Amino acid sequence: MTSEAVQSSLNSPHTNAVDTAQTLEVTIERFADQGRCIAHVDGRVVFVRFALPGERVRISLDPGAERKDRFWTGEVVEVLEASPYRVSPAWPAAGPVSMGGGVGGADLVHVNLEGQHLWKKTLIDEQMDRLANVDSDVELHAVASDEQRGGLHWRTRIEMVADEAGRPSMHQRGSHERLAIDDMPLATQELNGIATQEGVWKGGFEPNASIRLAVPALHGSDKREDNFALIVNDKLVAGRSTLTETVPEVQIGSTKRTLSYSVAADGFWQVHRQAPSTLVNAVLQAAQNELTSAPHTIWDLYSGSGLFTVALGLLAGKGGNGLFSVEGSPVAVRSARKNLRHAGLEAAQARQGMVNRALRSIPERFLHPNLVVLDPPRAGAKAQVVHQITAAHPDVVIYVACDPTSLARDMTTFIADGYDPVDLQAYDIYPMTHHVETIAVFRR
Ligand SMILES: C[S@@+](CC[C@H](N)C(=O)[O-])C[C@H]1O[C@@H](n2cnc3c(N)ncnc32)[C@H](O)[C@@H]1O
Repeated sequence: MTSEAVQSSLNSPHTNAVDTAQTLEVTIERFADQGRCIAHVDGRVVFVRFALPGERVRISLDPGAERKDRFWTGEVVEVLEASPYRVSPAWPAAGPVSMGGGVGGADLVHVNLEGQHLWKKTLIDEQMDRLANVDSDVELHAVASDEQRGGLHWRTRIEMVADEAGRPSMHQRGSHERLAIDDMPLATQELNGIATQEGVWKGGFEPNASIRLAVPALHGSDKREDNFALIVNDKLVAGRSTLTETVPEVQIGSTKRTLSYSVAADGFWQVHRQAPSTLVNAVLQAAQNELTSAPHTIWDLYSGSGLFTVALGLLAGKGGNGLFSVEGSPVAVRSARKNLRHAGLEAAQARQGMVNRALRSIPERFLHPNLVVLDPPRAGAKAQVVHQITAAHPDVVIYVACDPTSLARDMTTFIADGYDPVDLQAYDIYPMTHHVETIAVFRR
């Protein structure tokens, strides 16, 4: 039956509800956001999970679809004509529900890495064009060794929930069920090893307990010892509460350095084992490429535990004089201050507070930055903060974004305030998922 024929039988004149027990055969047209692709049924958009453009697939619509809806959502149940980018999921539990999957966290698990990169690049370029009116041809950089690991084994942090039987589990999409798991293919082998060592996969947790495990990647001569944290219901049960994170091969001017950070086990840290060095080097490189004089006054906004702050301070020299960071989380700011002291950057000021408020009372010596770096959460910085930044007239702004849509929206504000986007690079630090990191550089 074609989608049109099925559709007319779905559209019962007596009820608004759509019979979602029936499946539909559709052609997938293009990539969309959140790991979904677009098809049409009877003129209506359907966002389809586990699909790829050009494919002919059979889908089931998500329960609750109604004829009055502007769009529907659904999931592939059978692939009739496959895209060359399709692979069978390396982590079946994260695949389609009808194929034994349903846990979240890897919505591109049906796509090879080349197809994942194409998907992310396409969406970034489309968002820049559609929302910021910028003609973009972003370069997407893969992290070295992800290819070798097939896009798996990159997470240094995982979160799970205990099921009714006390086993680690993840929620199944579209149901109240949880699927027990005894391995996490996206996590590093070291993390899975510590989980086994600590008996995590054996279960025995209180039902519904939250389970978090953070295991820093080891580099060079690092030793594991107890450098990990198992946190259950927000309480440390094994390992330690302050972790040491090593960031190797950071290019500061003409020297490569290994940086060491103290990070609260329950605080923010980039999740991919190579994200810290990849992003720090990208930010430092952009700063050196774009600044016409040495950085003298630098703001690092949404600075977390000081990942960029320390590296930028070392690049600028002068013991951190001229370095001003802002971060909302008190725990992260404590780590940042420790990291700045440890790096000999005592003259820096790491302010705790909301960025929009902190920028209303900037100490005199930081009033005229020539460089601003910002790494806001998914929602972006928003217009007020962008105006506060541009009002300080920095020569260069480096915007690290985990959501290209928010970046594109903030880009319109930067452009309206007289800042040109001069470089855009993307980094695939979240393989197997639709997430991607984008770094935009603006110049006045
Ligand atoms: C994407 S993280 C970046 C952290 C850091 N740059 C790094 O790479 O490790 C965003 C940070 O912004 C902080 N944050 C979120 N909203 C904030 C706000 N309105 N004001 C200050 N900090 C905020 C979060 O606590 C988090 O540490």
